[in-house]
Amino acid sequence: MTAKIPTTVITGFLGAGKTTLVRHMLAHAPKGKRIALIINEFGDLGVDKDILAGCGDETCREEDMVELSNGCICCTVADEFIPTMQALLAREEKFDHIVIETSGLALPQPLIRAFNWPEIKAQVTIDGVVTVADAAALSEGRFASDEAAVDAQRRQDEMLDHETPLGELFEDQLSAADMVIINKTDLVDPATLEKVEQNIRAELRPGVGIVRAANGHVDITALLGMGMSSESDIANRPSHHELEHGGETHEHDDFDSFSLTLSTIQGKDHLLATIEDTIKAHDVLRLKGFAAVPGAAARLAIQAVGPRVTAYFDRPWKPGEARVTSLVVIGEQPLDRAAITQSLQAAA
Ligand SMILES: Nc1nc2c(ncn2[C@@H]2O[C@H](COP(=O)(O)OP(=O)(O)OP(=O)(O)O)[C@@H](O)[C@H]2O)c(=O)[nH]1
Repeated sequence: MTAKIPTTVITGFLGAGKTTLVRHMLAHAPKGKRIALIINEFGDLGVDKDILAGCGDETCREEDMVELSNGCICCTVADEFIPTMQALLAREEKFDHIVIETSGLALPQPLIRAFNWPEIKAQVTIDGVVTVADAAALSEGRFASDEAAVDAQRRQDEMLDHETPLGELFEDQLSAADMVIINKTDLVDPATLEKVEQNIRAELRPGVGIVRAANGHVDITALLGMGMSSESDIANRPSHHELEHGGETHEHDDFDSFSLTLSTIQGKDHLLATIEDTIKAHDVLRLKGFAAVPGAAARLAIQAVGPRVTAYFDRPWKPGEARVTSLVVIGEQPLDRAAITQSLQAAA
């Protein structure tokens, strides 16, 4: 019997730094190791795959990246994930490792369970589930699960009378973890970081490792080769949503996403200011995409996590490529698509 292919599942909330971590992993993977990458995005634009394919590293081979953008991986396990895995496994050239980046909205448990399907179990095992947490967001009280933090949040927000679905989702991602990476440590001071770590620790199964990182810079040898066989241990990784829905497929009722394209924009600064205003006015959780800045030979990659908007030119436009601005917007339901679209169109 041939050895099973180890698979690392990367989960973590919207904008926590999963793609950044994957990019670091690919850049630092041992030479000659062939890694397949399955990327699941919420929204239909393929931004993460594009960012990774634009990285220029030898390990970021476009043909080894598979994108699952038809909804969330945990809801499309049977229709999409299993066939995708089967197609990967049937390839002539064999992979040494598989990395799956789930969408920030995915519940990890159904995906982990899928590794017990006979077709998959025979050939693949989960090496480890890695959950990326955003130290900055957590320190601001978003998705904190301890009572004091929820109480503090309640006092600030009169509309909040129960734990938000986002908090539960985050707890599910923590309860599934074999390792947690507390990312964005550059954005918080040491005392705050300590508190964030304590809060996270309270949600974890005993023995789960915590690693602090900035920009996903972690020792790759600690990440690959954990040997956890997480699929054999699913009972110890409870999920709020699965418990509430009696194990039935959960619907992503709580979130919404859409994309829009602008054929022209006035300029970079104006666009970024427009995005910032739109996010603040409409409670957008996450916005990402690429912009065609007038006169620029490269496309502008845009990333917004909550109110923080960043942008950088990631690669030159390709000959014949449509130079348009395409953005994906993600937020809690109900997302006022018309108003958000109108607001972003002010950049045109
Ligand atoms: N300051 C700081 N920014 C970071 C760090 N890690 C990632 N970022 C930035 O945070 C933004 C989101 O990072 P991504 O890696 O795209 O996050 P993600 O988890 O893949 O996001 P989704 O795909 O939307 O779920 C980007 O602008 C990153 O450059 C970090 O450690 N520090």
